[in-house]
Amino acid sequence: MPILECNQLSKSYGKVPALDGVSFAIEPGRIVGLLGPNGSGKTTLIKLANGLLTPSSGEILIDGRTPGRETHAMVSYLPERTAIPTWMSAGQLMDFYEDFYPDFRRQAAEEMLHHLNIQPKQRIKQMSKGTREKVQLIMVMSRAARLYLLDEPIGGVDPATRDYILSTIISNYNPDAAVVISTHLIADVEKVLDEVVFIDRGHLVLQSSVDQIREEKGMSVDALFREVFKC
Ligand SMILES: Nc1ncnc2c1ncn2[C@@H]1O[C@H](COP(=O)(O)OP(=O)(O)OP(=O)(O)O)[C@@H](O)[C@H]1O
Repeated sequence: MPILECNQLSKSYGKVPALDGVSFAIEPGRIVGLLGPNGSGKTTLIKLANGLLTPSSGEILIDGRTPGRETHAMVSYLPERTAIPTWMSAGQLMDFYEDFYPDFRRQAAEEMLHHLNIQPKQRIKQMSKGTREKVQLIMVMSRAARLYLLDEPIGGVDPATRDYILSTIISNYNPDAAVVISTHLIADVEKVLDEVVFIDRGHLVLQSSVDQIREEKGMSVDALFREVFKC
């Protein structure tokens, strides 16, 4: 069974259609790039998957279920804008995650913080924007979830660290889990992707494996994206 499935999913904000009849499925174990220009509906789709919004019509299912309490236990979500309590230190944030999420793997989080030279005693508010992003991503990826939904995870992270984050933090997860990454940094991210979903103005344009794009079109995902969405 797919871990995430959309059937004719539509969502409008008042009269503004954000998603219009989108259908696709994501199988467990896949790392999927959710890609599209600004305003194409990526954040809306991720919020629907989390039950923060409800569909106007159609459905979105997590492991066959409507998003709700049961699915929250299996989904780990990094929002586009997070409101973590900045007075906390990274260590206190780990305490918080440990209390809140039974699947939080503290040791994994501690190791990743250590590798990135982030001191557990440092307060979030004293950290740079990129460091805060790293801490949040580490917390989210340290849950033993079945589905990770990452909305623009590495925008503020310097390019040298992005590779470490992608190869270690995003790839180093339960192989049965799926990861959905919404990002504009396609060239950086595509090396870890198995699959891509392109959306444009609320419509699904393409779902393909990355290997297929490379073999059949002889292109990188970044090059294909630029061609499909050329202004
Ligand atoms: N709260 C809201 N009220 C009204 N319209 C909204 C709201 N949130 C999003 N929209 C509209 O829905 C559409 C999709 O927005 P969404 O944020 O899902 O796009 P996105 O692909 O995540 O964009 P970006 O890449 O810029 O983050 C846009 O036209 C946007 O203006």
